Amino acid sequence: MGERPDAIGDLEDRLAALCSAIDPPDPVHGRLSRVRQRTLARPAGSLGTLDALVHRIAAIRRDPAPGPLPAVVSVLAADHGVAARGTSLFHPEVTARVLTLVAAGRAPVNFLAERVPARVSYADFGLLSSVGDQRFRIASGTADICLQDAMTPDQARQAILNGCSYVGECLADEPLVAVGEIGVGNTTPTAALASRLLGLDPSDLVGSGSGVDAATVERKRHIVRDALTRVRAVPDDPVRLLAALGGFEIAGNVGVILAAAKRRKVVVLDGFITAVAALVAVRLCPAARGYLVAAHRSSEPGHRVLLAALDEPPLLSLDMHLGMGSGAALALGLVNAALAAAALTPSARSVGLSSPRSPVAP
Ligand SMILES: Cc1cc2ncn([C@H]3O[C@H](COP(=O)(O)O)[C@@H](O)[C@H]3O)c2cc1C
Ligand SMILES: O=C(O)c1cccnc1
Repeated sequence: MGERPDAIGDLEDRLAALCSAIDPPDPVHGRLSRVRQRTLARPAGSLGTLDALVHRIAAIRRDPAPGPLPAVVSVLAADHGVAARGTSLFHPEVTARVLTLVAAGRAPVNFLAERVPARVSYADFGLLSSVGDQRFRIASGTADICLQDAMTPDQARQAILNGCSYVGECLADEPLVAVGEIGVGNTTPTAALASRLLGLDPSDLVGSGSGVDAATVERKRHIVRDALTRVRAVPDDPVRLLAALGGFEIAGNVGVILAAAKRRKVVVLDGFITAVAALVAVRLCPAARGYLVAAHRSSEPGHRVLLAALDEPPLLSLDMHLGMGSGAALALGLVNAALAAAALTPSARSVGLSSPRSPVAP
């Protein structure tokens, strides 16, 4: 059933209610998964990092052997005022065109998801020219973060709550959710927001994004510094900073992450832009952290920094920098393969394997 957080209370109360409804994953089920694995017809832990992931998912799902999970790739889209400064390889109107391609099932993410298989869901959270369903849209792009706040704090809260409604209305059926985004220019606000949230120099967080040249990267650094100078007096509050420096798809993904955690879904993060949404979500609700899985480390330098801050090692490192949920879509296959091997491998006893030899004393 859909959640309509706009039905009761004010925005702040509704956001607080969402956060307080999130419980951390249950470690008992993680331990049960570990114990169960020792009985299987393979050495315990032999799938390495994937086995550790399986135990985490057992704790998330409150199920010692969840098996492969129905999966969906979500792509939220919005435009960014700062992109008018030429910070991206493409013009802002390209965002809507790329989302239209996703809607038509012909974008790279659709083909990656098809192989998993996973369904693809998408929503316009604030494009300059609207695409498809308008239920979750906040406005026609954000303001230029060098000149003014990207959005008001209430718009940021509304975008988070719309992300929550979107989970209820469009992602309710799948327990495995890949979180993606499209927004021409969005690596610039992401670098600014990450820099301010982590108290780090922006130089290490600005990269070539969609593939801009070295001169444009240098210009992006100046733009991020200007934006950070402008917001000096904004307090260290995640929602205020999200409003000052973020984007509608970033705020929407904060809501997607929180609502997915509330529903005990596995949240597979894509790249740099979804990682900053995860950092905001965790600052708002530390219990949400246990639901996050980092699909990959993109080639954007700030992504490494954000993953370290989230303490979430990536499953893959393929120098990808495509965004639109593509890295997360790719990782879903890996996650479900690991869950299948964990749940479906027979027990050692049932196939006549003796228990492992005790280690031989040296
Ligand atoms: C055609 C096109 C399709 C994309 N799909 C995802 N991104 C990725 O690149 C954008 C961020 O990089 P920047 O800050 O340099 O614009 C986001 O839309 C992201 O999802 C794309 C970028 C482009 C140009
Ligand atoms: O890290 C990402 O997801 C990324 C990097 C570059 C461009 N778009 C997205």
